Amino acid sequence: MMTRANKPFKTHSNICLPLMARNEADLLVEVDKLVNAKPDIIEWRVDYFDDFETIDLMTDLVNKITPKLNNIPLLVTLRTKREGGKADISDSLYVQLIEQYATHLIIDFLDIQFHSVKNHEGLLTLLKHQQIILVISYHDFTKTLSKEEMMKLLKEMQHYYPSSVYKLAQMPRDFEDVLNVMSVSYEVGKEETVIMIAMGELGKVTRVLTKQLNSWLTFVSLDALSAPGQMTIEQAKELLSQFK
Ligand SMILES: O=C1C[C@@](O)(C(=O)O)C[C@@H](O)[C@@H]1O
Repeated sequence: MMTRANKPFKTHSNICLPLMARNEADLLVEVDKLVNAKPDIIEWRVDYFDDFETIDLMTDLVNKITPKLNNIPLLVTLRTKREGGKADISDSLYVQLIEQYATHLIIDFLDIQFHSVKNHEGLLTLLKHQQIILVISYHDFTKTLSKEEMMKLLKEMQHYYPSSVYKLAQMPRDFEDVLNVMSVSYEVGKEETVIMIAMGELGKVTRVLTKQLNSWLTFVSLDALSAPGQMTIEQAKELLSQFK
């Protein structure tokens, strides 16, 4: 997998920092802070941004922050309330915004919530013609699917969105849930690019053993967490170097 700047990605242990500013002034300051911390990818969580529905402004801002990124690839994520994010919008508005982001924003990655788009033919066709790498995602902040359900979901994701990154972030209720996430990550990650996260304290190990679990990327924090269980970027760099 290559970035827009034609730089190949590491096959595992990539580190991603989230950008969670509410307005343009904060966004521009935060980008510099994140770039200084040297992550492999920056995720702009646009659901934290007040004006994520204003496409002209979003396009403008991507163009403004891109030169500041030092070639660090940008992932854009619009996380809806139903999947644990801030955007309180319907699935149809979600699809509409994703279509507009995919058409107008010059970015490396776009997160697509699988259950909010499912088999939306129009979107599928449009995305096929874009150069963006898709991160097909599923989140549950209350529980974890069984191993069989996870395998089935990942298969379905691959069917509709081949050659993408597949991400499952779920809350474990006990360590057996964590083991199931790890086992699916290890198996499916041999063939596909996956990010398999068990959230919270219980699941932290899934954010550290990314190489062993064939998991492509780990989400970390600088100041504010974008999900429970994230480590700071310094902790992640240290721990990933211990478990390489
Ligand atoms: O999907 C994910 C994973 C995540 O929820 C986590 O658990 O680290 C953090 C989010 O910012 C990101 O979009």
